[in-house]
Amino acid sequence: MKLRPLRWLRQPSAKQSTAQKEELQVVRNHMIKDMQKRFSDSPVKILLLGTAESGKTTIFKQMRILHINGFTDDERRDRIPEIYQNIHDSIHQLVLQMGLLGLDFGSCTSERSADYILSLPGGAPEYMNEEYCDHVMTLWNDVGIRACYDRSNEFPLLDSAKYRKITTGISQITFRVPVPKSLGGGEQEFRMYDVGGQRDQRNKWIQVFEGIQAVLFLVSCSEFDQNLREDPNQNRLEEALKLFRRVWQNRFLASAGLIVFINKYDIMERKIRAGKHIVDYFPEYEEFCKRPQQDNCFDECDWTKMFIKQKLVDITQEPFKRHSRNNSDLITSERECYYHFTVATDTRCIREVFSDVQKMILSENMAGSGLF
Ligand SMILES: Nc1nc2c(ncn2[C@@H]2O[C@H](COP(=O)(O)OP(=O)(O)OP(=O)(O)O)[C@@H](O)[C@H]2O)c(=O)[nH]1
Ligand SMILES: [Mg+2]
Repeated sequence: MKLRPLRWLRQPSAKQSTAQKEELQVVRNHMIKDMQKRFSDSPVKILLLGTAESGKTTIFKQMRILHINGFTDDERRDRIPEIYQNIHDSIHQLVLQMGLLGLDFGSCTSERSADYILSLPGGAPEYMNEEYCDHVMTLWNDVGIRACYDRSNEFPLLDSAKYRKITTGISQITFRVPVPKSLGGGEQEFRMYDVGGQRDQRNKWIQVFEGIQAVLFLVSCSEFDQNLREDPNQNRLEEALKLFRRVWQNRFLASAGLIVFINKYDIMERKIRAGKHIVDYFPEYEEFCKRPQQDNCFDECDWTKMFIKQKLVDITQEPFKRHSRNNSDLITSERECYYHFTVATDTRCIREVFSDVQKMILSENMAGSGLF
């Protein structure tokens, strides 16, 4: 399936009379309804792909919040100890790193709070009492701790990884979404698959390639200054680009639409405002910025976003080898790829983006039927 935006929906020609146009519109509406009914009987299968921590499971959970009933109170309550432990381990780690990085606390009060945190036994307190919370807040507002946090790409700060559930199997959810009237109305069933993104998980992906109509590929644009957990010598963004190339060129996914979520741009913006520059990791960025001013490029955050997007676009234009039975041809895919900048943790952002994705998939289904 090649995805195309909705603008290609064919409009009646200017040469037709008003009566002809109206008649055509009625026929067209009937056909759309009919087609939509046929499609809604079988689920549209969407596969989430991307490197570890790119945000796949977060999108998966957002679908549950947006289109199923979200999470029960018990499920929410079950996460409280993990959140406490997460806060505790993060602040503990930052306090320890202060010494290792040779940083000073901003005040004696913060030093006392640091001693308090270090004096506690390993685990987080079962209840976060006022004294504990005050110490954590004092530390979090300390200039030294903030400087340490800004250098957290140099050491494995929790970054919610330890208590985040790394995906190791394959999960699926099915949900129904209302279809816009312009696309026939009614409801469409979607089935979404979530897989693990770490290197040792990727050999399982092929199990779900069959019948996939759209791949949502997630790239974390904030990870330009970080290396992989599973290979400390490999830059994470480089790894994501390599993986994207393999997915784009994968012959089993050749008929699936490809939509890229350039994710975590909130973290990326925070990093850049804290003084990080992608050019220190991708020197070709300097040349990229010499291009004529692009629309919507006002500051370094915008340029960084555009630079990462361009890297992905370049990959989709590379010729590659497609092996057939007797020979291997050098081809360039004519498929289009669509890009969205996302913050997967922001339900509102994902609601909007997914609505666009849904419309694209559905209108493409109809285009494939020859209706348009
Ligand atoms: N601030 C911010 N955090 C995000 C965003 N997307 C994901 N995260 C966080 O990043 C962490 C990793 O996200 P996951 O959804 O678990 O990543 P994953 O791709 O499923 O990772 P694997 O299961 O290991 O393949 C989680 O703590 C998320 O809450 C985002 O756009 N912004
Ligand atoms: Mg996951």
